Amino acid sequence: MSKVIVMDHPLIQHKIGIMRVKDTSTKEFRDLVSEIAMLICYEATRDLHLADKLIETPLEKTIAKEIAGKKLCIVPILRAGLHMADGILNLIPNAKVGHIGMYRNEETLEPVEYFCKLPKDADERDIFVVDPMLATGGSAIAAINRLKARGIKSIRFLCLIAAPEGVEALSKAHPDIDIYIGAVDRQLNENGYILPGLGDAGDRIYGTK
Ligand SMILES: O=P(O)(O)OC[C@H]1O[C@H](OP(=O)(O)OP(=O)(O)O)[C@H](O)[C@@H]1O
Ligand SMILES: O=c1cc[nH]c(=O)[nH]1
Ligand SMILES: [Mg+2]
Repeated sequence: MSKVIVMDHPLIQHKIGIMRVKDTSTKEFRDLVSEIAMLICYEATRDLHLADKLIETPLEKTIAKEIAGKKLCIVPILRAGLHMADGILNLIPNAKVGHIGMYRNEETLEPVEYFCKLPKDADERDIFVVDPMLATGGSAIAAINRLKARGIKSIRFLCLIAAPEGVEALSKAHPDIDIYIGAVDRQLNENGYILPGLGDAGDRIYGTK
């Protein structure tokens, strides 16, 4: 079964609270998406492997640590995932980035894929799929299906807000994927929106509504 890690860090909870407020500006909302993504990434990278490296400080030689093992690839689900990727790139500037374009059909809530571009060596990397919202789980499940069809095995999913329904669906469809979540909300409404949630993340990031 998936490991589900819900962030209890006060900074994350505080910042998510600001994002929920309907009058938070587009700019502030966008900045918060990338800041919170950075904080969640800090937790999601806790088990990265380290190797020893001989270095020279201004005073003497010593053994320092450097990140070793598989390289990372961030895969934002467009549109809303893009600003999470930007935040994570501040921490891991050498990560490669793949993109999966996906939108929900407003009536059926089924995901519709419209774009997919991944690095050639994606199957040799640890993949972080990022999307602020996990609602029904349909978009995340479809995106991860796509990655697995490319032979990719090491995948984590990072989101800011999840509905319990989405967490259950994703962990059932992909029990091998660990899920990192900023906050788990109460439920979905009849239109597939998360309650209390923050509205449509893509529209709030880009000011399209
Ligand atoms: O779990 P689900 O029920 O699939 O819903 C979550 C999806 O909905 C939102 O994207 P949206 O379709 O609004 O596209 P956008 O990012 O272009 O706004 C969100 O960013 C997720 O991708
Ligand atoms: O509450 C929701 C559900 C899906 N997508 C969003 O952006 N928000
Ligand atoms: Mg949207």
